[in-house]
Amino acid sequence: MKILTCTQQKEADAYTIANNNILSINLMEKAASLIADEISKRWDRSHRIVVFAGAGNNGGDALAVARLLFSKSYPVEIYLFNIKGTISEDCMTNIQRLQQCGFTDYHEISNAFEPPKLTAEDVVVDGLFGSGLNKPLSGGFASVVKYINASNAQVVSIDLPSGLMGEDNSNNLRTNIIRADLTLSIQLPKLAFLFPENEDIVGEWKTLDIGISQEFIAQADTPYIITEASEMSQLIKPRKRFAFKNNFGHALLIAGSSGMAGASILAARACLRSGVGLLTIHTPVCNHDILQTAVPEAMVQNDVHELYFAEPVDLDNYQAIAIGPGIGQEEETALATFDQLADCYIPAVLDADAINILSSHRNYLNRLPRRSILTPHIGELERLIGRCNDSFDRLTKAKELAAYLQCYIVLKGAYSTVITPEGKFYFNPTGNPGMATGGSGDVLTGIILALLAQGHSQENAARLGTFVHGLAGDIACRRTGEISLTASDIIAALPEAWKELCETK
Ligand SMILES: NC(=O)C1=CN([C@@H]2O[C@H](COP(=O)(O)OP(=O)(O)OC[C@H]3O[C@@H](n4cnc5c(N)ncnc54)[C@H](OP(=O)(O)O)[C@@H]3O)[C@@H](O)[C@H]2O)[C@@H](O)CC1
Ligand SMILES: Nc1ncnc2c1ncn2[C@@H]1O[C@H](COP(=O)(O)OP(=O)(O)O)[C@@H](O)[C@H]1O
Ligand SMILES: [K+]
Repeated sequence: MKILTCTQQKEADAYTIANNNILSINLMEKAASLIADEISKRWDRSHRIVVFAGAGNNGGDALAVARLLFSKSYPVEIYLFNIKGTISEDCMTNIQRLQQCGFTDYHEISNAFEPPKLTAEDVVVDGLFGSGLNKPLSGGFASVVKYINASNAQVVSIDLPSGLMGEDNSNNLRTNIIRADLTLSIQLPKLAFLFPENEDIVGEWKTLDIGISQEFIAQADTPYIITEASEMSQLIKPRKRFAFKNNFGHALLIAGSSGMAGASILAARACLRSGVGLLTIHTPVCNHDILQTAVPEAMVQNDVHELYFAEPVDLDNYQAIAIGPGIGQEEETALATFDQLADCYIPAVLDADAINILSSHRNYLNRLPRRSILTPHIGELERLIGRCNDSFDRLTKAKELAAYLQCYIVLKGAYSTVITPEGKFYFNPTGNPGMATGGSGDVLTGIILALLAQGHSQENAARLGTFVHGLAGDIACRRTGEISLTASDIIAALPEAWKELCETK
């Protein structure tokens, strides 16, 4: 699913009106009827609906919602803020329609405003500003926003919480943005919904299909895409009847150190559960027996060192390599890592300490093989690119790094993002907060390694691996709940995740 900018959304509205034989006012009515349905599904007529409308089309939507709920016998009150004295055409039509249906609890504010008392039982419909917001809110609008935010009322925002910019909020004032419980986004989500710092502003979000031109969306140029299951299932290659293990690649996993055998076990098990033909784990001597016992399907190759990775491996027999989980950051390990990468001609995933080692030896960054996949969480990424002001800033800097290194970055977290060297951002919709637990990332590394070894491109391996990792996390979470979920539970759910994805059309 594409994410369009607010400017593109306006163009999409105009294109739909011009090409799909629909009037602007009818598109608004369609949006309003879906919003009113959603509200009446969640709140019954015992709740008063208090509508705050602006003078643009977001306000127009809100007025139409008010009329539709009024016609369903909800108690409705409207406050329309007409400060400049200009009301959009469709908003004006909706004022007239309200009058025609005998609605009277309507207050137009052009100056001083006596706000209504709001209680926890009230539902506020926020239609002050939508995709037409062109600067942060201030003055009277900021006061209204603060008033609504200070109340206990439930807040439903139309299209996006008023005051929130769709993409970049670095110059915004958070106190002047509506904090919604539910955001009903027209047609597609906005980029800002995917950022952790906006969770309390956006609340739960849902998209409403109002019939915006699919033709427009298909040709719209955007770097922001939310990955979909149907697209990922098409990447899975059916196994041939006469297939044998060499068809699925031999993967090399360099992982573990003294006290960190677990990371190598988790990555190895996930790799084996993701279809790899053969797996060799290269690990220090101290982990040999542990791995042989914990992961009998894998071959174990000892490093020269008793406690940590110290000598690079000949790559001739392997189709892909992953390096990093639990390797530690000894100087010898750092040097071995760089030697390993310097001659690396097979697809590579770098995780955890391999990324930290890069951060502390920045002069080696240029040695990173092109098209490598880095899988940092926010902390690991910021060690590489420096502290970021917010998520938009972080994505922008990560994109610059991906382009500079010609690498793929999988920025992990909720909506893990695969950032390509070409500057595309693929947001992953699967996964849950139960996965925020030690070892989850090692599982992801193992999955991506398996996919690379099986011949998937780096971009597909990163996207498919991230998707199935989250899907397995969701399946596991249904069994264990978020609190008890462990990385091993994610691995245990991988068979069902792969099966479910294979069966997705
Ligand atoms: N048929 C359609 O097109 C459909 C549209 N739809 C709906 O329309 C919404 C977009 O409507 P919109 O374009 O009218 O913009 P909207 O967000 O209402 O505000 C614009 C007004 O705000 C003003 N303004 C901006 N910033 C400001 C600030 N900081 N402080 C004060 N004022 C500020 C700005 O004035 P300006 O500064 O430009 O003079 C302008 O007057 C969209 O989100 C969706 O809900 C859906 O129904 C689908 C069909
Ligand atoms: N709130 C969340 N929603 C979805 N996925 C999450 C969430 N928190 C963590 N995850 C996923 O869990 C994994 C955690 O990885 P990481 O932070 O590297 O853990 P570790 O280093 O302990 O293995 C990542 O793949 C991340 O996307
Ligand atoms: K709004």
